[in-house]
Amino acid sequence: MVHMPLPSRDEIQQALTAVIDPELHENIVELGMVRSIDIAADGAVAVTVSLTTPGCPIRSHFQNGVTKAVQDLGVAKVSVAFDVLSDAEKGDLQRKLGRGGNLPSGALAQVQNVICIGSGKGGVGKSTLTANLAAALAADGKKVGILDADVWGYSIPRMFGLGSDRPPVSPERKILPLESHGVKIMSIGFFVAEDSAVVWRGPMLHKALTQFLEDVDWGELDFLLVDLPPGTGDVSMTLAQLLPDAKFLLVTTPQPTAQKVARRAAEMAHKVSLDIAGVVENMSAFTTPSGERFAIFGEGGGQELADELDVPMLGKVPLTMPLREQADAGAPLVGTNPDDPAAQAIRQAARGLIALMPIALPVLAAAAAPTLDVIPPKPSGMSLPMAG
Ligand SMILES: Nc1ncnc2c1ncn2[C@@H]1O[C@H](COP(=O)(O)OP(=O)(O)OP(=O)(O)O)[C@@H](O)[C@H]1O
Repeated sequence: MVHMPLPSRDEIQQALTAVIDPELHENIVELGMVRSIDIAADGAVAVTVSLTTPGCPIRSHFQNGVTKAVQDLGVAKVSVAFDVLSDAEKGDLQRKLGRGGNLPSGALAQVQNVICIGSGKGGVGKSTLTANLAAALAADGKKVGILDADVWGYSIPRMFGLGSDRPPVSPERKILPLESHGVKIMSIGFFVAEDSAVVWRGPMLHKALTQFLEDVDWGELDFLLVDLPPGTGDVSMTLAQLLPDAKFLLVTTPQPTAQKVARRAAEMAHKVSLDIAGVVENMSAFTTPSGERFAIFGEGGGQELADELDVPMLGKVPLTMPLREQADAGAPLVGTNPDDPAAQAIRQAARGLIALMPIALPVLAAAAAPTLDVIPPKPSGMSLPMAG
C-alpha cells in the first residue's frame, strides 16, 4: 500500500481555497473565514471555520466542502468546527469586499428547508404539484413559501388566484411576498406584463433570482418550495449555486420518455451537488366515476425512476378533473376538496416530505436588508419598479 505524505498546513490552506462561500462568491481562505488548521500527531486534521452568522443556513455546505478538500489530500480523519466572526472581523470582511453596506442579508436565514421542484420536460404538472404541496404543508401547520422561478411559464400566481399586482416593499426596502391560502408567494409574474414574452437569460436571470432570494422578506418558513422551469438549464444551475443546501424533488409522469428526461434533471442535480429528496409521479391513472381505471400515460415510471436513483417515491398523483379545474379557478385542490384522490395523494407526498426533512434548528433573525438595486430591467425598455 502506498502512503501519501501528510500535507503541510500551507498545503491544507491552499486546498481550502476550493471552498467557495456561495453568498459572497469568494473562497473561505481569501475571506478570512478559516480560523484555524490543526494537524494532530496521528495525521488527523481539524479545521475551524468562522461564519458570518451563527444560524448560517449554508453551514453544511462548508462542512462538506472543507471535509472533501482535506480528504482529497489523502487525510483520513478530518473534523470541521464552527465559530462566528467578531464584529471587527466582519468589518474587515466588508472592507475587503468593498461593500459600504451589509453583508448579504441572509434573507433565507429563517428558512429551514428549501425544496426545488423540477421536471425534465414541461407539462407534467410540476406547478400544479408545487401549489398543492405548499397548500398541503400549510394545512399541516407548516409555514410555507413558494418562489415561482419558472421564468418562462410562471403559473403559480394564477393557481393561487393572484393577479399581477406588484408586491409591496417594506420600510426596510425588502420585497414582501404576497400571501394566498396561507402560502407566501413570489413570482416573476408579478413584475412582467401578462403574456409578454420576456427573454431572461444569463446575468439578468442570475440577478433576478439572486434578488428573489436575498431581497425578499421571506421571514420564518419551514419550507420554501421553488418551482423550477422544466429542463436542466440556466435557472436550475443558478439556484443550485445560490442554494447549496436545497433538496431537489423530481416530478415525472409514468411514461418512459418523461422518465428519461427526468433522469437528465436528476443528473443535473447530482452534478451541482443537490440531494434528491424523492420522486412524485403525476398523471398516474384516471378512474371513471364507475370505478374503471385507465393508465393513460402508462404505469410504474415514477417508481422505476425512484428505484434507479435510490430515493423515496413520495406519491402517485392520479389524473382528476378537479385538480385541473381548481388550478384554473385559483384555489389549490387540497384546500377545496381534500378528499379528491389527487388531493389525498398530494397530502401524502407532503407528509413524506416533512418526514424526510431534518429537525429544525433554532435560527437567528435575518440581518438588515440590502438595497433594491438589482431588479433587472424589463427587456424592450420595460422596468420592474415595485410598489411601496
Ligand atoms: N393530476 C392531474 N390531473 C389533471 N390535470 C392535471 C394534473 N396535473 C396537472 N394537470 C393539468 O395539466 C396542465 C399542466 O400542468 P402544470 O402547468 O402544472 O405543468 P408544469 O409541469 O408546471 O408545466 P410547465 O412547467 O411546462 O409550465 C395544467 O392544465 C394542469 O391543471
